Amino acid sequence: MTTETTKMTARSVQVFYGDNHAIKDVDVDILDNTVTAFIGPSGCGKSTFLRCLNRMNDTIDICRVQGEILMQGENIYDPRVDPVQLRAKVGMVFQKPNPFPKSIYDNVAYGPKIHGLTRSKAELDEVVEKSLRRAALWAEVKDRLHAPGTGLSGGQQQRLCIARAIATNPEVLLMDEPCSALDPIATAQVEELIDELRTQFAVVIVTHSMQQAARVSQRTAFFHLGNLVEYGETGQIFTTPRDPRTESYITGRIG
Ligand SMILES: Nc1ncnc2c1ncn2[C@@H]1O[C@H](COP(=O)(O)OP(=O)(O)OP(=O)(O)O)[C@@H](O)[C@H]1O
Repeated sequence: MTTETTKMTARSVQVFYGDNHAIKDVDVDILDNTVTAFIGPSGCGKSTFLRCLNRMNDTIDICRVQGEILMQGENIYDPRVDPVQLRAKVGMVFQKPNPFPKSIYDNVAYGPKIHGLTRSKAELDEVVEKSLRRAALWAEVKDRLHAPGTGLSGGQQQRLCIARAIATNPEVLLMDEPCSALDPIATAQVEELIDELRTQFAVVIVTHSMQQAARVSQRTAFFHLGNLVEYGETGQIFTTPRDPRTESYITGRIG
């Protein structure tokens, strides 16, 4: 299943918040059909770097990004790239489930509608159903598609947000601690879903939980003080880390 095709290539990425140098010269390749986990102690820059991948940092006034992030040969920071179009190709799921105050159907239909991806109501219905199925939510909501998304349980809301993110058929799905607001059962469901999603997308997940990184990812990147210290196969990072800082973190001595 793993094709090892590179979906995104980051080179010499630096991020500054005013004078705070939050990401220092990071190079990373994001592979297709792979879950890549970003781990590291609080404040090391995991979320900042994740947000570079779909230009979510553009929304933070004091934030400056330097370097190159290539997707399909194009630098996503090129002035000709429309960040709204980019975010349809690089979808994002946040820590706290954040469905729109709309129906379940409209939450999922929103992206395809604004990007003009469907030509008829029947086609839109199909995209909504397919996205909800891929997000492992269809069976639970098919009889109440017009009920508010906010009426679902936390775990269902997070799967709805995943359905919304994949409805535009992205290349890459970014997840910023997607299970941190969920109970263990909902977490297990979302983790199972993440494994399923990688058959179709490149998935990048920020997690505080090393157990979660070990369970769901095939690649792991360890960040420390804004540096990407080590990046490699998850098994190798957790069993034979090459850098002493990685070893200290995974054995619980730092972080
Ligand atoms: N919106 C922001 N404005 C100013 N500084 C920020 C902002 N977001 C992050 N930072 C700073 O950038 C650095 C990296 O933070 P970031 O949130 O990316 O780390 P993190 O590894 O994701 O941390 P955590 O695990 O606690 O979420 C920190 O010094 C933080 O204070």
